[in-house]
Amino acid sequence: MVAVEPAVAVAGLEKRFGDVPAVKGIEFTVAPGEIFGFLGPNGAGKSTTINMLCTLLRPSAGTARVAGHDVVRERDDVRRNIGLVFQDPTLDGYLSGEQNLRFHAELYGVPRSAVAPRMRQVLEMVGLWERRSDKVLTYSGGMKRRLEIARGLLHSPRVLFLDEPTVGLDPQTRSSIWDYIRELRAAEEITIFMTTHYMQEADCQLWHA
Ligand SMILES: Nc1ncnc2c1ncn2[C@@H]1O[C@H](COP(=O)(O)OP(=O)(O)OP(=O)(O)O)[C@@H](O)[C@H]1O
Repeated sequence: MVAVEPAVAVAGLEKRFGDVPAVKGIEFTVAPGEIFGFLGPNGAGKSTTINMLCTLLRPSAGTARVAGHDVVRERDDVRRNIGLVFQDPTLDGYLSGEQNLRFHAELYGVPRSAVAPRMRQVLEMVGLWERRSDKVLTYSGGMKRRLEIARGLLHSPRVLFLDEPTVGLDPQTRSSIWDYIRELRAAEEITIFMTTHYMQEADCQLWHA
């Protein structure tokens, strides 16, 4: 039997900022299709780790492979295969939901003929298809987060990184975001790597930094 390559494989991964050891030699693997919750107290190095996995920060030591590619030597391959939903919103409020997604599709070079059907699919998945023509500044906090998730999925990534996907949302909206995340995994065979403080809700494999 051929061994399945992990979606994320980290070995001896370290990051120092001057004298500050932000990440101290961590190891873990995430299997394809898994929902992986990355936990730790404030300052434990979660954001630094996620930034290294997304190729935004270069590790000081160790290795990390994402979707089968090395985060340092095969940076572009990693980038093509991942979606990002970070805490700081990066949507343009003066554009509609649909326009925000179109802009992202161009950035990622999604083939023109694939954009419209894929956009409909991801907007329906997060329940925003009916609101697609409204400006994002008229959306609620939960709707904005759902639009960010839809955008992170638009280019069909193999691994989706979510940094605190439900922070600042009310319990009902949090629970509906978890429903979307679980549905997503079933529908897209995607691997989900997330940081969260809500471990009871997350219902996933957990790893403590
Ligand atoms: N650019 C940087 N320069 C210097 N030190 C940094 C930098 N980024 C992070 N650190 C330090 O690295 C350590 C880990 O920070 P990091 O943001 O990764 O933690 P975290 O687990 O994500 O925390 P939180 O839950 O508060 O977001 C902290 O001591 C932080 O001060």
